[in-house]
Amino acid sequence: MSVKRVAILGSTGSIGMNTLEVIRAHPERFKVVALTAAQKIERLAEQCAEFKPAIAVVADEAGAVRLRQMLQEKNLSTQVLFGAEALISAVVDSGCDTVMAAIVGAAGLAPTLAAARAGKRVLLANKEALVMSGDLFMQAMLAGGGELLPIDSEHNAIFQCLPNGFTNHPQGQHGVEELWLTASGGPFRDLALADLASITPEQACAHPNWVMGRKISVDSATMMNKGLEVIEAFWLFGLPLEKIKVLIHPQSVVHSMVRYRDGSVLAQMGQPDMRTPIAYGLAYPERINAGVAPLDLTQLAMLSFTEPDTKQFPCLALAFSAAAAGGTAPTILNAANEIAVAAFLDMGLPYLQISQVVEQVLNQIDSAPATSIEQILAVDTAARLAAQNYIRDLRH
Ligand SMILES: NC(=O)C1=CN([C@@H]2O[C@H](COP(=O)(O)OP(=O)(O)OC[C@H]3O[C@@H](n4cnc5c(N)ncnc54)[C@H](OP(=O)(O)O)[C@@H]3O)[C@@H](O)[C@H]2O)C=CC1
Ligand SMILES: CC(=O)[C@@H](O)[C@H](O)COP(=O)(O)O
Ligand SMILES: [Mn+2]
Repeated sequence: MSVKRVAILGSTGSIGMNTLEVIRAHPERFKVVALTAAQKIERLAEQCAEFKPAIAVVADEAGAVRLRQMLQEKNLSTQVLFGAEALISAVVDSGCDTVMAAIVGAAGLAPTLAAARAGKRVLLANKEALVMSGDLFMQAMLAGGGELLPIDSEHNAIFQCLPNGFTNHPQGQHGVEELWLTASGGPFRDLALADLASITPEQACAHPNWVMGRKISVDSATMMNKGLEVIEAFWLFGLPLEKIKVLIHPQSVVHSMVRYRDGSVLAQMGQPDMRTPIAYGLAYPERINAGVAPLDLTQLAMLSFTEPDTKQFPCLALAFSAAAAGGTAPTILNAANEIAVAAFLDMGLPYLQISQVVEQVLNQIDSAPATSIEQILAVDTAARLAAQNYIRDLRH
């Protein structure tokens, strides 16, 4: 068994720490060669002390100075770099063969793309990168000759329910009729929109089943997360949009399903614990112990499935329409959502205005065919600016 050399983009976050937990249990299989963070320097220093990567990356020079000092005190020889370009070094200069892409948001696009181009095994948690750049990212993956394994729990479930290697095949191959993405419905599943006017960030981040970072937790509450996941599934699995369905499944035990032509429906089930898809991606095609408790079906009262009401979840409706519009519309959707969620979390933007911001920006900026990464990044910047301006106007 050869040891896999792993770079973790976003090692201080929820996915990053779960990845390190799986790796910690299998030192004979995995060697961490690069770790990256933005603000959590102490946590990164502890991770460096334990896993001794060749490279550690932080967001800015001040963070790098602090980290270097901490590592010096521990007599560690990890090279400390900073900034957006250094994230690419963590992928291309660390000698890794596997990259866990777990930076949240658009900041993850450039290093994840670098991993795709360099032919790495890409463990894709960062859905925003694929939503922003869909076709171009998949083309980069293909050209690089690496391997793309979905880590997002629904996509990992679908991957497990499809014949080996089925990603982005033409419609109808292997008898696949539909993909069913399950959604918990988030903390406000049973509330009407009118009841959500004074929702706080703490309430929105209190996901009923999963422990995750703040941005994705808010996306789960608005169901923008599921909208992003529909677009993610479209690019990963190559089925037409109308064959990708969403089902509210409050128990989060069935992580998604594939319906086949012959009447079979294959589901992947498990505890709501990201260590399962992470371990699957790290060891693929082998199966290793993820440290997750076995699922006891006798302890489950029931499993239920219903269709979502898009009036109750306007962000889901906006994502469906951006997905249908195609081109740069998902880039615009994602950028506006990132700005709106950050404003909700940190600047007091009312919860119900998250969808208003996204709708306004989608109406304001025309979508166009996506032609290059440079164009995608320019559209992302323009949509962020439009969202910021709209939020500023709302506040005055
Ligand atoms: N959490 C989950 O269970 C799931 C997450 N995902 C996806 O995985 C990704 C990560 O999610 P999650 O782990 O929850 O997020 P977290 O917020 O917990 O972690 C985000 C990580 O990204 C780093 N980071 C944030 N901003 C930047 C930046 N501008 N430049 C470089 N690094 C940055 C953070 O550094 P620091 O902490 O040091 O500031 C942290 O390491 C998201 O795209 C999410 O949608 C998908 C499915 C499930
Ligand atoms: C764990 C994971 O993959 C998240 O994306 C999760 O799906 C969020 O839960 P929701 O189904 O509430 O969006
Ligand atoms: Mn998911």
